[in-house]
Amino acid sequence: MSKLRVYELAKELNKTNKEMLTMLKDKGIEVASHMSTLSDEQISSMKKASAPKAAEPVAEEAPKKKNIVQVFRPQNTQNAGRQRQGQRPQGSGQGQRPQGSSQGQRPQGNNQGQRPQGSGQGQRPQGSGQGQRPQGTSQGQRPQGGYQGQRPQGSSQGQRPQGGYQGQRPQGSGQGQRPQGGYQGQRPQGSGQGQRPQGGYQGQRPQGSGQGQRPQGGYQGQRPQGGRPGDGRRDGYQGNREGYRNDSRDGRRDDRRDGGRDDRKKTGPAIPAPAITEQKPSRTKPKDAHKKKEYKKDERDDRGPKGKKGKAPAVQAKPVKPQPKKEEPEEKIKQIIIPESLTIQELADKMKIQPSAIVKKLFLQGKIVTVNQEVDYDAAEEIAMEFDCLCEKEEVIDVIEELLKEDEEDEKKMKKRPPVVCVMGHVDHGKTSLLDAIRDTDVTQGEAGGITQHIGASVVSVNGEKITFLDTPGHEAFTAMRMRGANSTDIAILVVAADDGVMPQTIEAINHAKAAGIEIVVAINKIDKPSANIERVKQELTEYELIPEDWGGSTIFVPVSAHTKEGIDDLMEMILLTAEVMELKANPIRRARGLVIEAELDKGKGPVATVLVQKGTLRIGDPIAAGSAYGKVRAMMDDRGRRVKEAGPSMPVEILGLNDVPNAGEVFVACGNEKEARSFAETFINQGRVKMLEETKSKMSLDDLFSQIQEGNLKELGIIVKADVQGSVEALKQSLIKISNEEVVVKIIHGGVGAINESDVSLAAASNAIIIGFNVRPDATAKETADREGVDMRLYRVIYNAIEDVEAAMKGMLEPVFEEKVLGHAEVRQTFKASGVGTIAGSYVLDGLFERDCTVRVTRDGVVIYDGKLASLKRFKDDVKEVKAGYECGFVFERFNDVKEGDLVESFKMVEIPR
Ligand SMILES: Nc1nc2c(ncn2[C@@H]2O[C@H](COP(=O)(O)OP(=O)(O)OP(=O)(O)O)[C@@H](O)[C@H]2O)c(=O)[nH]1
Repeated sequence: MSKLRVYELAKELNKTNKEMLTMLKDKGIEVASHMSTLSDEQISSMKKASAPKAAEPVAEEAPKKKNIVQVFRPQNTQNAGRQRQGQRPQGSGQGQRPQGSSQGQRPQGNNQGQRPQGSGQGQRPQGSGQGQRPQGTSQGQRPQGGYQGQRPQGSSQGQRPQGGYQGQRPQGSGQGQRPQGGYQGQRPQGSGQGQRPQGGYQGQRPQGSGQGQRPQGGYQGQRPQGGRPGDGRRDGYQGNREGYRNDSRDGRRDDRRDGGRDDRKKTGPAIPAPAITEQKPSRTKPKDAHKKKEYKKDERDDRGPKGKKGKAPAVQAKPVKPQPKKEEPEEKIKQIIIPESLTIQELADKMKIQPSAIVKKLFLQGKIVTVNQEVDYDAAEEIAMEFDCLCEKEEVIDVIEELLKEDEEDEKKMKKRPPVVCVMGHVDHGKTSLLDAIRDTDVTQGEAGGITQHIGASVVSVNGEKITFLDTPGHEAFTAMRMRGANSTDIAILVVAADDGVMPQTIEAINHAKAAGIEIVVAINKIDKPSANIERVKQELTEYELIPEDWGGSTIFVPVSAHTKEGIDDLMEMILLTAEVMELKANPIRRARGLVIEAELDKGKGPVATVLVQKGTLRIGDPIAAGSAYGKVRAMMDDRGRRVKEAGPSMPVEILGLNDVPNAGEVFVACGNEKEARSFAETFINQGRVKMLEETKSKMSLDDLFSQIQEGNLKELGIIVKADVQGSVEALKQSLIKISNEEVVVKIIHGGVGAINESDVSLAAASNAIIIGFNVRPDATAKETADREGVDMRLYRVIYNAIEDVEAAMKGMLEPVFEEKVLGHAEVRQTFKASGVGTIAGSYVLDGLFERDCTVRVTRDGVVIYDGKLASLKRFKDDVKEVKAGYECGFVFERFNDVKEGDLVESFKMVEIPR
């Protein structure tokens, strides 16, 4: 059961904190402060003590206007516009119906209804969008999600950082085909819901459980009904705020808005316990239900008049007693909405306090911060708590996500479409060979470094049915693309070499496929090899929940040989079978939409993009937008280079006519006209800029930031990446960024397709960056400028090497770690004075050795009397390089002559410890 804090109960009962504390004391309940929590028994005992008047008004008005309650919902503020779209201008009823009407009952927005706190969701337009969207976009549209629901692997969804998938969601091809639509979990918006334990969606998604883990969820729970509600009221009640504030819960909100004014005036005894109601959403006991009703009634009472702009008699307005403002300053619990990261100054502004107050407080806790220091949400929340301020994360609306949102498709228009398949697996397990065997072509030759460099796609016909294969690259460097490949795909063939078994990238591939909710068909390759061990592979894969059907599992395993072609037919058959079970469908009669698989700049043709149509039909002349590029389809080629006039669902085509090279993985959409396409692309460009700015902003926790700054060792390695195709640019970028470590941050300051030109070099010179060219060369001027400016420009044909080199360079950049290595010891047996030289210490090397340039330490009776360089090392009269144990020698120390017989000399060297 939820607990209340003293101040909350005080508000609820219209007491000042002081009064409440006194009452508690009288009752013998020990509390430390107004922030202390009370148990249920304590709460009810206190309520009883102050109840009599509160009870009456409650009982009568209960059933009336539930919808007023919704005004509490925070979304109303932030999403006001959105909510309106969603049929309910005031977001009626949403937050407050604890009974929460299950979704089924109220398709338009029931989600919200389920969340009694009314906080979170509403604020997030996206989150709420699910419930609100009349189209019911939410579930049905996202195929992967839905799909997952059916599959055991689906569970992984819950664990995934939903945010990460934002970009990918749009691909959600074949939307609406899978009504379960568990995919929500993957979407950022979905996540919003997940945070709220009560979220109606959870019930629908078995996997969704993971989401409950998110911290905000818990946080919301603690939050007293909070100011959020006040927001809602703002919509409808602004004019009446004064009276409104009488409602204790609003007080906080009002505080915030009014700059901490003390609004918490007593409303009189008539207000029962609003706070309780909101805080105990899960209560089912009749008693509580009753309370809730009471509360609502009161809410209605309170707001009724105001909400209706003063029409009804304001029952409660009368008992308002002007309260001496100074009495309860401690009572103010502010509520603020803050972004993912902000500066101390900004945080202070939000809390309406002086930034110095934060600095001081943190200083007293031993943390030194400056006002301009950026802190992340968690740190900010912690700080805010210190000032009795509750935080809520600002919801970032993904404009692109919104732009790509689609209505659900009409089931009747859906037609069967070919499956889209990708091949994944560890390096050299035979992905390319298998694809070649399938396509009966030979792509393996001519590849640099054995890495599949270019993403392409092809269509294979098997028994009159088509299968679309995407060439997904195999090396780790292509993780990013593989992810995209995974999302554009229905089925992944996991290639595992029968002689090698499960390897790191096999596991990685499994994880990616599972995360994206893709069906996995295992191809155990190289069975022609004598060392092949099919059973071992099966055994190893069981660890990753890939259990063969003959072992009682549900994963299809097909032993194949790319060399002898054995099993290839079986594999194709299994893919078709899997596809059939998946009932892959798409509506071919609509504007096309799909994914950019690969794009490059062709000297003659201009930007060329290989796209996979996922829905609808793409035709020559169609205006399209793909990420930041747009144009009109001028020409289309199929996978065999034949010109085609149109491309339907699951068909890959190369298109000409875009004004720019779009990024691989980007969604393309056919638009009504070119103007529409252009504005679409512009939105992407703008959003991309915003994102880039956000990404470059370093996000460190307060602690990290502090220690980093203190040590002053935060370094940055700027890199400019140029490659022949966009896919390689992306792959390199991803891999390079990953090399970042605690001391050196790799920052890709620019990436692009094409030769390294002068502007790249000048950018590198200006930002002290290096240039990495992959399969490209610098043009003449660029080379000249680079030589002149001393810009480091490196050219590669294999991605591995580029990454390796950068890694090495970074090691050089890291602060070297030195360790003292003792070389040997010697004893001074006799000393001589030589004019112009100083004292020569005739010594005997006891152990180890002495080198000419070594450092020495002279100790006398255990005390170090000299620590420094050896000026000379001689044997007899000659300078020598080194003297070993058992030999006599003469030392002269740099600027030290006070050496005596019997002194011990230790030689040592500082050696760099490799990282
Ligand atoms: N004996 C045998 N060798 C195979 C088979 N399939 C692939 N190979 C060999 O295994 C090696 C790697 O094959 P690839 O197809 O290049 O492997 P890959 O997984 O695409 O490799 P990357 O693109 O580097 O990730 C090549 O030497 C192939 O000839 C097979 O079925 N039997």
